[in-house]
Amino acid sequence: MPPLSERVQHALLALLAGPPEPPEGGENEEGVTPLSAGARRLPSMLTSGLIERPTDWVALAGFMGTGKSRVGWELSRALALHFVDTDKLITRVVGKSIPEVFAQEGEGYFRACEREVVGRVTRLEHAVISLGGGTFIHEENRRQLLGRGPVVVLWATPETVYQRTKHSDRPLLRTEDPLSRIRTLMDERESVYRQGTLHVHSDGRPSEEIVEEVIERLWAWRRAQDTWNELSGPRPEPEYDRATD
Ligand SMILES: Nc1ncnc2c1ncn2[C@@H]1O[C@H](COP(=O)(O)OP(=O)(O)O)[C@@H](O)[C@H]1O
Ligand SMILES: O=C(O)C1=C[C@@H](OP(=O)(O)O)[C@@H](O)[C@H](O)C1
Ligand SMILES: [Mg+2]
Repeated sequence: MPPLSERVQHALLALLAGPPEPPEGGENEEGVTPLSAGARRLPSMLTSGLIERPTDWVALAGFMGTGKSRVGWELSRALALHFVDTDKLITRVVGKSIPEVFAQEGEGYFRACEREVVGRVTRLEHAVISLGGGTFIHEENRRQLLGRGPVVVLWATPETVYQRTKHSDRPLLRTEDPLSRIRTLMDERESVYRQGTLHVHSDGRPSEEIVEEVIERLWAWRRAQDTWNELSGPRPEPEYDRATD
């Protein structure tokens, strides 16, 4: 079998070549935007320069159930950017669902896949990246992501997370008392999530409103970056290798 890095690259190319796919769930669900007819088409203005965006690359981090996959998809439609959900990419690479990867290959293997995927998606241009809840926790992933562009962290209370995840299969929440597990894990991770670039709350708000806030906050972030660049003169090139697409 080819090495993991090659399989990741292959799966990413296949994902980007196909029609953009919304995350599962969300259809007719309260709080999430129904899909419009054109939502699966990636607008041709992707690289045309006609669309003004606050950023050409952005990642979404945060705890399970905060809405990264759903909001990331909607944000990618709003900004006319590619959409990559790292969990979905891993399921393509391994050929198994996330619960199967955890059960059959182990969490260590899943985290190794995440690291490969982060190495790849940080070289992409024109993309919204929805991370898994644990991706940003690993220090090297975090360093690469924050070095590439803004990382928006979504937040929700343990109760909201519980409500949004109770009918799905999150391997880390397969316990007798998922709400306690959510509380403990969230406490452990909170200080790390705080290291993101921007922070947006998702409790009790429809996904559309969250997307609007993310875009507004990204514009404010962009203006601050521009001002900083004007004041401090030219800055060295970022250290990642830009993919030539
Ligand atoms: N703002 C929201 N309001 C209500 N439900 C939401 C909202 N955002 C996401 N959801 C739903 O909650 C569930 C978890 O969302 P998801 O995007 O998978 O979260 P994550 O990727 O952070 O784990 C999905 O069923 C999704 O449709
Ligand atoms: O928090 C975590 O460690 C995980 C979050 C999940 O993604 P979502 O945050 O999209 O549910 C998925 O990557 C895996 O089950 C592990
Ligand atoms: Mg997700």
